[in-house]
Amino acid sequence: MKNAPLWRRALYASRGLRSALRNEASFRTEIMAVVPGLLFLAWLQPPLIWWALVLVLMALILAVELLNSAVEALADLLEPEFHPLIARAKDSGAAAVLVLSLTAVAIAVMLLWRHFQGAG
Ligand SMILES: Nc1ncnc2c1ncn2[C@@H]1O[C@H](COP(=O)(O)OP(=O)(O)OP(=O)(O)O)[C@@H](O)[C@H]1O
Repeated sequence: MKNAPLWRRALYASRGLRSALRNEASFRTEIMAVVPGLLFLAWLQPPLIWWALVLVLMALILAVELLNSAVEALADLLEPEFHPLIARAKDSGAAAVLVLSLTAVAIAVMLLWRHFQGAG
């Protein structure tokens, strides 16, 4: 339904989250990676700006994974057989998640570096 009330749109969104948790192994893995990520931050106790940076990055990874799942679902509906353009679409979605994940690793290394250097 177009322009549904806020509560109904929130319902649709929560359905999207439940569907991703049920059907997408990558999304479940990323959700599980959030817990050690937050424990890592709690251990390092960095300034607030680092918390904000890591939280934004975590949210970005999850959001891009959800969009990637949407692209995959549409691609599967459009062309269940092998097609090079579907391969390109799905590979590009996966690459978007990879770029963010590599950035998360780089930020974790920078945080550790800062911790052992004892500087902000
Ligand atoms: N219909 C298709 N045509 C061509 N290549 C495809 C097709 N379906 C899948 N592929 C290839 O297989 C790869 C994995 O596709 P799949 O749909 O299994 O994604 P996935 O493993 O669920 O990805 P993610 O882990 O990001 O959710 C794609 O990146 C693509 O290279």
